[in-house]
Amino acid sequence: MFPGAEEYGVELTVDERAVDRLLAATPADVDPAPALTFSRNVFLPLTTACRYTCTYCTYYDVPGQASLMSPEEVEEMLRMGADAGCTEALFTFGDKPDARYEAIHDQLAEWGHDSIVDYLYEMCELALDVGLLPHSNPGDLVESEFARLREVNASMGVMLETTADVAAHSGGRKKTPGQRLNTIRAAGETGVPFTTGLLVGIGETWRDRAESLLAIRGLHERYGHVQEVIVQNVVPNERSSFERPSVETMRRVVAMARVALPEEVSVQVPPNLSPTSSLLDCGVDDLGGVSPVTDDYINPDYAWPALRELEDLASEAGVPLHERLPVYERYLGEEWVSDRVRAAIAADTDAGARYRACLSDASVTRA
Ligand SMILES: O=c1nc2n(C[C@H](O)[C@H](O)[C@H](O)CO)c3cc(O)ccc3cc-2c(=O)[nH]1
Ligand SMILES: C[C@H]1O[C@@H](n2cnc3c(N)ncnc32)[C@H](O)[C@@H]1O
Ligand code: MET
Ligand code: SF4
Repeated sequence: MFPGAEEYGVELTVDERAVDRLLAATPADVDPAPALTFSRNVFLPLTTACRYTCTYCTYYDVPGQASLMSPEEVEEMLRMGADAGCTEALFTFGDKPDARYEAIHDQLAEWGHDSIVDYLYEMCELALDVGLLPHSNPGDLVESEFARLREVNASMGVMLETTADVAAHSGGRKKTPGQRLNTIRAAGETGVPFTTGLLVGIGETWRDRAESLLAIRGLHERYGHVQEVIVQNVVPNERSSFERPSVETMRRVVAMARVALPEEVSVQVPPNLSPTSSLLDCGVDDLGGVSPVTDDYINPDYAWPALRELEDLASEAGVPLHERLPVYERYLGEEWVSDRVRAAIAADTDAGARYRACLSDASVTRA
């Protein structure tokens, strides 16, 4: 059992033989992917205030400096994204900031919202109106929150990070493996196409990496909702002294992920943080959301590569590069995506045409 898992009722037992199999996996065991995909997004950091204090993170604010993006600021960025041909509005921000900061709570109340999730819902509606498909990664949520947000999101996500109880997750309120697993479970229970992943190099062991991947596989086997798994290396910053994992380490974790996960689940590495070209033969098939207009606000020192560089990566690997939507095509049926989001994709509008241009078979949603 993982730390805290019992408390949340996520019953996942560790299969020792499966762990051993994964620990033996190497890049030689996997076939390179036949194609690479990416999505074009605009990044909306609604707030840098956060109830947690992960020591690897430079994103969260020190107390007293916390603020919220206003609806006007959000709308301006959304329009910029839609004008630049993006399809995805990526909402990523501090976890439940209103639970820790009165100033955030009061600002939300002034704008007519009883929680950050309520504000997020309205900003997702705005994104759909402007012509972008929301993918929200707001941190730990419970089932009722997913049930509501799925109406206005094409897909959602939260990084598992690790199933290990690492010192990097510190503070009065902190990420726990049990709560992360419960978040991924709740997304499955409510039928939300989901992105999760590992953060590599935060104090976890090789065995922890194998167990983390098996936990994700276990939840996917139960619900079928995991569309992709991100294998992200920690990047050092002024707040902490984590060492960047070596290329060899990343190659082995990516291969492990490919061996651990069923074929339909994509393995993603972020091209601005990883030695991507050295990972492509280890089973990577997705480069994630890449923004032509906004910074990576979580790791602002690492600029997004231009589309041209993604094309170079793909041609170096000898495979085609395809632009995809934030929701993978196999989830476009009504059991996964709300009528409202499906209608946006099928609509006879500029945005609808932009979305459908990313589908391999445009008739899927027109029918
Ligand atoms: O630009 C980023 N995108 C991140 N993404 C976005 C991702 O690249 C795309 O939005 C998805 O592939 C959906 O298209 C995340 C999405 C999640 O659901 C969970 C975690 C992440 C982490 C990052 C990240 O650190 N930087
Ligand atoms: C959105 C995701 O960003 C990741 N994240 C947070 N801080 C860092 C860092 N220093 N390096 C790499 N990834 C980081 C976490 O995995 C989080 O879930
Ligand atoms: C900025 S980190 C991404 C969203 C959330 N705070 C999490 O850690 O899951
Ligand atoms: S990684 Fe996310 S949860 Fe952790 S401190 Fe940063 S913003 Fe908060």
